[in-house]
Amino acid sequence: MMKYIQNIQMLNEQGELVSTSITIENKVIANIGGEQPDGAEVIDGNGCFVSPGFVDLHVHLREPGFEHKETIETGTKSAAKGGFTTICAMPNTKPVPDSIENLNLIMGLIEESAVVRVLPYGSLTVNEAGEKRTNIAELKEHGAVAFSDDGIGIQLSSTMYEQMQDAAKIDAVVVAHCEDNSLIYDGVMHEGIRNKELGLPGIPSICESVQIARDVLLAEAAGARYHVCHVSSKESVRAVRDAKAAGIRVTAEVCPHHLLLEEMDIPSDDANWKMNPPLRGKSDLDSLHQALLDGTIDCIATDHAPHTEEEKCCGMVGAPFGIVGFETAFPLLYTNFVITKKWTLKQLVDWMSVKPAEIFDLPYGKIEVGGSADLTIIDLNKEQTIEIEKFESKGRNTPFNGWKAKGWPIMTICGGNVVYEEVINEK
Ligand SMILES: NC(=O)N[C@@H](CC(=O)O)C(=O)O
Ligand SMILES: [Zn+2]
Repeated sequence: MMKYIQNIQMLNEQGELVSTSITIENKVIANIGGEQPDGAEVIDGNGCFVSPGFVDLHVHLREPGFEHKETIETGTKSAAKGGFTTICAMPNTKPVPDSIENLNLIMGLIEESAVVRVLPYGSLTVNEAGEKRTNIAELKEHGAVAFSDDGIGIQLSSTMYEQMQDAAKIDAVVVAHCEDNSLIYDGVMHEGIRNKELGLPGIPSICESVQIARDVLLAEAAGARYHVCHVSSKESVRAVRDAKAAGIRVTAEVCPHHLLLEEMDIPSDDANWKMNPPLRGKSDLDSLHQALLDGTIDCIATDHAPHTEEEKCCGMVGAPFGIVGFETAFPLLYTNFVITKKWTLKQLVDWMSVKPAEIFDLPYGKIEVGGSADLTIIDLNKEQTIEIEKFESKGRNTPFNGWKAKGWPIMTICGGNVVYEEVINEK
């Protein structure tokens, strides 16, 4: 089966948009810029932009165990609508992928109902309890993409160090949600100015940064590849920057919300603004932008974290941390940073496709002949208001409801299959 996408704009090496066509044969890109082959199904790109399908290293799909928040089906439909074709599912499910049996169970569910490519993490400790170490070599052999206890920081240095030593032996990446439990202080938002105005307990930046500082030294000693989740503070940026300068094998991600929002934007005690790590100060936000531009931070990850309306209804204390991210990431970043000329389109695409794929050595994230046909066609001129009622995700928990943005995916192709197509007047 062949598909021929005509009349689309693609980025060249120089970052300029050039008109071209793409031929897909079975699951791969067979030709770029060629003539229409006989018998191919023709897709008209209408002059829209085609990006490599986005790759997200940090997502929560909730199944198995928390299907009331999201399922693999709803989560991957949400990803497809947002233009993501490869997503890495964090292990805070029930059961946790801490054994071959549990990992196989999760991979079976993915096989049954995922509409985009889902690569599961294995956990670093049994049940993400931070105590007994998992057998990561075994989990890697059975399909775990990388290793993390996301949702919780690894408290014991020896546990982290020993897992890093094992990871180094098999060239696996250790991925860390950095949070020192003794420094959380029951906080629900950043310990800064706004939490005091709202009378809410704060989480200081050191809660994250001290654990990153520890981990980069452990990674150096173990010779391991280490990736830092959702960097949020300027001190954390400094720890990563210094580590990179010292030649330590560290990479880092930042979430769209930490680039777009800061603590003073939080309007009220509203749990749709509660996520971990929290929105920090303006100087932290500025430092995250600087870090992306100078390469200290390597990529953007959504940390898509759906929760129910009931859980998020009644103020920050007591509500779970997390916001959804798939269906708003590209338009928000494109509108606020590319249209405004802070970033180029090529930078944004690199941070959402090329770089994340490279961090995990994945053969995706690029448009090249012979490569997997993972493509996102985006109407860069289309303007639309973000409406939570229209989300494919079960999660409606976002602070961006009502925001206007341009640059909406209109078709997503994963492994040669159309997995999302805009329907006019949908819902
Ligand atoms: N980011 C969040 O605020 N929440 C995540 C866990 C995590 O990634 O920290 C979740 O699973 O809900
Ligand atoms: Zn996390």
